[in-house]
Amino acid sequence: MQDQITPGNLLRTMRANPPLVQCITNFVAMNIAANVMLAAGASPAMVHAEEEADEFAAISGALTINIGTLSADWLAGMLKAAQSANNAGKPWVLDPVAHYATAFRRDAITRLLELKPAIIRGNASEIIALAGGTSRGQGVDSRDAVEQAEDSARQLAQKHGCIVAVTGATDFVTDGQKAKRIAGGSPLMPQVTALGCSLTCLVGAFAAAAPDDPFDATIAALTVFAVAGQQAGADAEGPGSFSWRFLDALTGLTPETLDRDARISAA
Ligand SMILES: Nc1ncnc2c1ncn2[C@@H]1O[C@H](COP(=O)(O)OP(=O)(O)OP(=O)(O)O)[C@@H](O)[C@H]1O
Ligand SMILES: Cc1ncsc1CCO
Ligand SMILES: [Mg+2]
Repeated sequence: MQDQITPGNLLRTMRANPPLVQCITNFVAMNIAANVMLAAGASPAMVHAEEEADEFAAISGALTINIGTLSADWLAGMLKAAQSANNAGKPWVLDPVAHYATAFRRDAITRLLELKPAIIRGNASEIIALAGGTSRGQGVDSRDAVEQAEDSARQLAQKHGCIVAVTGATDFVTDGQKAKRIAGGSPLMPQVTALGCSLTCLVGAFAAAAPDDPFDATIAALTVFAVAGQQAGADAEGPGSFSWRFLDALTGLTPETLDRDARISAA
């Protein structure tokens, strides 16, 4: 049982040796993402400067890159960090926030994709557009359903040889061949800014704990959010109380409860 690859066992492995994860995320997400990582049992470091991003990637268990509040100097740090993670054999995760919105973002995402992320995590609008489809997305929030992004996710995973996770009411994860759906969470989650960005960082933590198995690592991180989110949503009165309840639920989540309450199905 202990040796089976389940979200609970991967959570146990991750917490037993809290991975240092370099999170290059946006100004909105930095605080909540770091708190989410600590609550779940990982060790985040928000390090993005061009002068040090590559050096830091080499000593981290994994790297995550999110283009939410992009600028030229941050992009330079991102490109150096991704290259360094690749050289060091460390997985890196891409969060393509609103990559379709401007020419600057479209060019940045093309350059980042060339550096071969192990995992891409985005909302449905982002994943549809990244695969070249017509998405309804405008800004950072999704305006499409996950079901409509499933074919795009499979295409993207095949094209780039990576894992693709689409999040929303029910999440979808694929390596281009096999796929799983993860149910749970709460409708309050998209009402709290940057929870998706925080999840991208947590995917990095699980990828660091299981670098040879990015598919199951991604599923584990999404399942942690699904189960803790469902717990927090049960008693929350709105986004404010959801936020603190969610952090407490992450900390209190045991591997046993995670596996018991996981709602994962083949897709
Ligand atoms: N309607 C919903 N019901 C249940 N869970 C949801 C719902 N919408 C989103 N979630 C969950 O919220 C988390 C964040 O996913 P979401 O797709 O909202 O990310 P995002 O759009 O990238 O967010 P952000 O850009 O604000 O960081 C995931 O764990 C997802 O499963
Ligand atoms: C609101 C917002 N704006 C840029 S990034 C971000 C966080 C959610 O993606
Ligand atoms: Mg997002």
